[in-house]
Amino acid sequence: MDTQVKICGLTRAGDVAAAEQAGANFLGFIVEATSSRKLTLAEAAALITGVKAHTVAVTVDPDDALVDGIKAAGFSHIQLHGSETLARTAEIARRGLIVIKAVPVASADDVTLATEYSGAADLLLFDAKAPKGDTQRGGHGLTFDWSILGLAPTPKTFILAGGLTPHNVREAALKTRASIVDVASGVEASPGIKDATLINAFMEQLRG
Ligand SMILES: O=C(O)c1ccccc1NCC(=O)[C@H](O)[C@H](O)COP(=O)(O)O
Repeated sequence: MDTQVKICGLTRAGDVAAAEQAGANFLGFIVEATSSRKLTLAEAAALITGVKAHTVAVTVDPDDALVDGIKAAGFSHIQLHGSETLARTAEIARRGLIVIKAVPVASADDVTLATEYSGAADLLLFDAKAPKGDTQRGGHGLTFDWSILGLAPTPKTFILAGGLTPHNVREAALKTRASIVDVASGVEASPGIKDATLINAFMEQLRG
């Protein structure tokens, strides 16, 4: 299976090395957001030095200064995990980063609405909705009903996120035909602290 992998919420150099060694294609770092995996931009920038995989700065409603700082720091991608409008998403894309727009999914309508972003963002990431009252916008380790993705047209290339683990990633990739799968909690010992054994198991289970 040639599904690509994004490992998200990295906070330590050793975990970055383990993810790269395991063959992850995208490495994600949470910057300037309400997150238990939060890094400053400077901390995240230090972690991507020498990294060959695509590097993704994950943000929530970033302002122009943060977007430009992310570009200057050398990230290839920016992930928008907030309430960015279509116009704002397009504006951010014009600032020169590859844009991933995250979309919380609970119904086919969410998928239909999300596809409106296809023209503005380079990639869509379908994730589970945050639990009510939780201010953290992602990384909850919750799955959503993958069959919803079959109820509305999805772009040919998209990222599947939300509660993926070594145990369910192969089934998820087969059922949704996602081009890229994204994991944070499922390869962690605790928020932001990855477990190399789980990272390797995730890759092995996906590859079958
Ligand atoms: O992971 C976070 O802490 C986070 C905080 C704020 C916005 C986004 C965040 N994560 C985004 C991701 O790409 C996660 O990998 C995705 O939500 C899946 O997480 P999980 O269900 O834990 O695998």
